[in-house]
Amino acid sequence: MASTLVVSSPNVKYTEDFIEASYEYSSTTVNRLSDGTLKVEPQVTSLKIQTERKVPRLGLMLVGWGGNNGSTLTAALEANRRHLVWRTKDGKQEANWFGSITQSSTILLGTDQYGQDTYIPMNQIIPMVNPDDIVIDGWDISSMNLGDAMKRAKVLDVALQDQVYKQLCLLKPRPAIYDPDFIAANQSERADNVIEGTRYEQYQRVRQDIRDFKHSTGVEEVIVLWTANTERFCDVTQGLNSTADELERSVKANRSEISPSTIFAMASIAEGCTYINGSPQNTFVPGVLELAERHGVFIAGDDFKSGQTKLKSVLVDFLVGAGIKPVSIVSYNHLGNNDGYNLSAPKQFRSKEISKSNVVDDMVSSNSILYGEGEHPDHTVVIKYVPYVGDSKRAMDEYTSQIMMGGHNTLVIHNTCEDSLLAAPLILDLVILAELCSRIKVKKDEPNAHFVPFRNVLSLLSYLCKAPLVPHGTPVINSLFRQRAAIENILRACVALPPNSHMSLEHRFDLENNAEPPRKKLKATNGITNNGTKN
Ligand SMILES: NC(=O)c1ccc[n+]([C@@H]2O[C@H](COP(=O)([O-])OP(=O)(O)OC[C@H]3O[C@@H](n4cnc5c(N)ncnc54)[C@H](O)[C@@H]3O)[C@@H](O)[C@H]2O)c1
Ligand SMILES: O=P([O-])([O-])O[C@@H]1[C@@H](O)[C@H](O)[C@@H](O)[C@H](O)[C@@H]1O
Repeated sequence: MASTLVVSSPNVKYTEDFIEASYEYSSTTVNRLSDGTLKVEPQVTSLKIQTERKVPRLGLMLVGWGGNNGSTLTAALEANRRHLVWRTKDGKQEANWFGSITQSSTILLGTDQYGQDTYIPMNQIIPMVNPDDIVIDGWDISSMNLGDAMKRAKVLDVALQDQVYKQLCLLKPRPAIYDPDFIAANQSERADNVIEGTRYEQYQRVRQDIRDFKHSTGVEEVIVLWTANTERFCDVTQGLNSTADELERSVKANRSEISPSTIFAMASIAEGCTYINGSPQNTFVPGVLELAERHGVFIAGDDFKSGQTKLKSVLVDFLVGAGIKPVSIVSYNHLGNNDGYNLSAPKQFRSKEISKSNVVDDMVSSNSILYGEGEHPDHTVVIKYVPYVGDSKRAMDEYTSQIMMGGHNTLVIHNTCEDSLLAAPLILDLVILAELCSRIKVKKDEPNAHFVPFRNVLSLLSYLCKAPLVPHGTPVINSLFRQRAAIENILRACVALPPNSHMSLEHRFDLENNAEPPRKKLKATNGITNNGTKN
């Protein structure tokens, strides 16, 4: 989608192919000295940021396409593309992308001539893929076509389903890699659409599928995204998957501990396709990380941050930032969709429990006034499968915090939602932002400096993930505000706009008034008199 914003500045140039920005990047380095003092040094680095303006024709291949998320996203793409309207008991409903930050959120640009804040849609600051132009395909161990899969999911209004059913029935998932050792045994009843053969033969078939998709549709870029069932964690051991070479040898040797999701990731990387993991399992074993690095391919994940955990990464940030000490966090939910059915198995639940539990770590460790070394809140995650409620997840959270003088504050939250209507827009954002990152390059404004791409682990997508995958040695940030600010300010930097500091000094000081301020008459004071009144 062409952006409509044009920044008027000597620091940004719009050529036919690029937006070229000169940007002063400010940061602060801190050195903790041996005596415990902190040596703080503000840094300013002059950068050049180059964004390709041409948006490619984008293909999206979903692993688990026929699931609740995959079928809901596919229906939503069709409904938005056709601007569908349908009747509900509350009146007319129009197709929309609520829950997508690229489609339904705005960015604060600045202050207009009347002193009012001015916002623009996030997708208008620099060119992004238009969802209407995305070509979708994918794999599923269930052969059900997307129209019937949408019905099976029971997520969308029937009046909407009826308007897209015919088109979605034409979409059939490609056979997928099925290994009953990695997902719950209860999923076997769906598995009628699998790629037979060894792991290496499955790997080659997935690569061929990607090439077929590219060739048959003419898409210029393909992103592969896992929205299939949560797998158990796989072992990570020397000789199996701790390096790229080990991993490739293990697949050729048909080693059973190589998971379907890791094979999909390997095939995507080998075909030069960004791979995104929307589930909590450890797809990105060290061998995959090395392969992605070797091929210069983006990877991102893990586990969509859609509801209970997203709220947690806001609430705990607010509490700790307010100097209030969360001491007990209990997150319970029940749901009745197939995801919940798969998660009713202990090993698959454990994968999810891990990704839902680590989300408070960075916020807790940010405040040593509240938390001593190694101290953290009690934190429990419970997920129960209750078929009747289907995709309508019921989440109940209790946050107990210490406030001053031994007081306590307890927040109890009840949150009901169609889980897939929270996740589908996140899938869209993951794909659109990942594609955008592929068109942004940065270099230092120095002679002989070269433009470099984002590192291949796309930590910028952490806003959309429960368990952010970050480049080795860099911090894991779960605070939703910090994650969103990173996206917003990088988009601003691409058009040479400074980060939003919200300092608003122009509103807090009359900087245009150069008149000598009136001298304050000093009052003789002797403090508080004995009857407590000030004189
Ligand atoms: N709000 C959310 O819905 C949400 C949030 C965070 C994470 N997730 C994760 O997203 C994933 C999908 O969620 P869902 O609600 O769509 O689940 P779902 O069970 O409805 O869909 C998963 C699909 O994957 C298919 N599948 C299973 N193994 C496969 C394989 N090896 N290859 C290809 N297809 C395979 C299944 O047949 C099914 O159609 C789950 O892992 C879930 O934990 C969902
Ligand atoms: O995103 P979130 O609401 O914290 O977490 C959700 C869990 O609460 C839910 O039980 C599970 O089925 C979804 O896959 C998702 O992971």
